[in-house]
Amino acid sequence: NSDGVCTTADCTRSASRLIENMDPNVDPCDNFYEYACGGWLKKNIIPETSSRYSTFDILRDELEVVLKGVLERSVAGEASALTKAKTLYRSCTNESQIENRGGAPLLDMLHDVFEWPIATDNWETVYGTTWKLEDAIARLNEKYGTQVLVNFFIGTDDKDSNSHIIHVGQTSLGLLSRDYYACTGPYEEPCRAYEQFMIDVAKLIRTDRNLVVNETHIREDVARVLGLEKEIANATDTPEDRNNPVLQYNKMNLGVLNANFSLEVDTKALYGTTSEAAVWRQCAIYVNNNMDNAVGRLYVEEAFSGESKELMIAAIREVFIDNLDHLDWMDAETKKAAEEKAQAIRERIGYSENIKNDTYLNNEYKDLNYTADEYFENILTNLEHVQKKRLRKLRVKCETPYCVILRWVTGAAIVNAFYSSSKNQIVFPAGILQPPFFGKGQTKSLNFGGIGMVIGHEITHGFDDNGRNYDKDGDLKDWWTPSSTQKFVELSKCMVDQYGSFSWDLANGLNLNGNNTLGENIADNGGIRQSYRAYLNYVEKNGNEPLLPGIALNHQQLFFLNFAQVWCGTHRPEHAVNSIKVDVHSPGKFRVLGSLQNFPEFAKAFNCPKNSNMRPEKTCQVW
Ligand SMILES: CC(=O)N[C@@H](CC(=O)O)C(=O)NC[C@H](CC1(C(=O)N[C@@H](Cc2ccc(O)cc2)C(=O)O)CCCC1)C(=O)O
Ligand SMILES: [Zn+2]
Repeated sequence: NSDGVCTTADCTRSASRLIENMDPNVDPCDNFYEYACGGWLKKNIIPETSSRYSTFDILRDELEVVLKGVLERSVAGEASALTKAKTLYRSCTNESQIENRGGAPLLDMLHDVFEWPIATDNWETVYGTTWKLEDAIARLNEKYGTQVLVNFFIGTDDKDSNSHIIHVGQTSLGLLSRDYYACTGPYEEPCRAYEQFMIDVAKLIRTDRNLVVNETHIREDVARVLGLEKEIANATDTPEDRNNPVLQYNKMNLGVLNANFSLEVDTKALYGTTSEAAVWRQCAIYVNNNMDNAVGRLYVEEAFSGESKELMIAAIREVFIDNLDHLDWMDAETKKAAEEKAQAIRERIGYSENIKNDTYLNNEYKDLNYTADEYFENILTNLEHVQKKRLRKLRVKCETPYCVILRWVTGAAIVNAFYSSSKNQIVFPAGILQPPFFGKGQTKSLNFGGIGMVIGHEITHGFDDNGRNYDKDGDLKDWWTPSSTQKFVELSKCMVDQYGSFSWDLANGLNLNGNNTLGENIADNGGIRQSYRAYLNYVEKNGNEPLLPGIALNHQQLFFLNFAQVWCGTHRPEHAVNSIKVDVHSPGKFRVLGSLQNFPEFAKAFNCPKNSNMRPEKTCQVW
């Protein structure tokens, strides 16, 4: 309106959200995270059902409410795929039927996986004489999609991204990461709970089978199981080694594989939660994970406005490419290859058109049939179906049209975004294309601070310590000159030290792992710089935007405020202790502090004095 203030409903909604979440009494140049999220942290507590709680989690909770609505609604004449999703959902929420059936379905299944010695009698005589590890591993893998001892799956050949090969690697363990098997300090309680969990399940099954329950024997057997798992954990790679795709690439043919590697394996404790999420939530998530295109269709029709197809990707890609000229550490030859790779990045926004096509959708689920009163069997159906689909990929050539365009790495009802190094592709599912990330009615400063930064983050993944090993076609080919590689490593080291010096109070004061989080930190820093530059370009071209009501900040400042509020959140200590080990992302607080301390434009926007906490002497920059 006349005095340059936007008073539309969307502007009013954005303004009130920003005001509610911030704490204006904090000096933005001292701690911008507290300034941006202080209000949020005072008003939000972590629900008993969650181990962490943040802006992202709230959006995911809201999305689950939408899924509940569409999965409970019967629609005459709908595509069969949609009816199947609703049947699966109903079988999952049918608690009384599940209760009535008790452990019977599980008892019937155990025979198929050669039984569990602790939960049966005379296993040695019935199974022991013929039992072979390879048979157990193969059966659990191909029929139950469970990786035991050895994780093999079909995936693209890193050095020929158009073909599929069998990947053989280490499995995930029963506990959340190899560090837990020390069973000391913060890991003592999780270990005890894990052991107790195995004991309880063994007792339950033996009781259901009217077998004698000798707790001492069970405890001894379970102790041996945990002992074996400890040995397996010690044999696994550390996260650092796993993050290096060149180290991980050891292709060999089956003959060599057989010759060299013949196979002669309380809930609070883990996540800090004290109660499980509501059954309908667990079921909505389960159905979404197992029928992502059917659920994606329901979600998109119900809640996705769709006009965000013309996202700011072109503008941010252009900034990334223009920025290459200003990098004095990269030589011309490597810059040229980087530009080609950036130009080649494919983008997928919202959802795949295919999910709108009933024939396509029904065909995807044609072999899947569920019954409304046999949830356990429905799960086994899914496990077998998914595994067969995965293994079948081996013989499918991954020609460009199929591999890249049709197969998305994710469903639409997902609040997240992705970069695929083997496809050199960025994906923004419908679930993330909503406020605070993006809204047609939001000012561009908020959109660039939200989804703009995410776009830059995903693009920069193609050039972080992991993604940079792949060329524009997604093949593991070195396109760097040795001198540019050396410079990249030096500049990255600055961030390894910077983020590695952050101590996280929620994780007993442990310091972040600057190596494990390097890729994400490079992506965050690149994303914020590119999206800010893109916003300034936008303003140069289109003029200043009207301000927001009730908040005395200009749009450069609002850009940073909205970026920071995306990362408002907090963790339970149990979760913090886990995520600091296994999450490749830094905790939200440090994603904000670390990237803005490295960005002089932030200090300029808030007139931060030299050497204030948000304007340190030493800064890091890669892209
Ligand atoms: C193939 C794959 O899966 N790649 C892994 C990374 C890897 O394994 O290499 C991965 O996560 N990729 C997604 C992720 C997306 C973004 C992110 O940060 N997403 C948070 C969201 C969150 C945060 C707090 C919270 O409480 C709940 C959710 C997250 O997913 O944690 C979205 C904004 C920018 C980056 C990215 O691009 O890094
Ligand atoms: Zn990332």
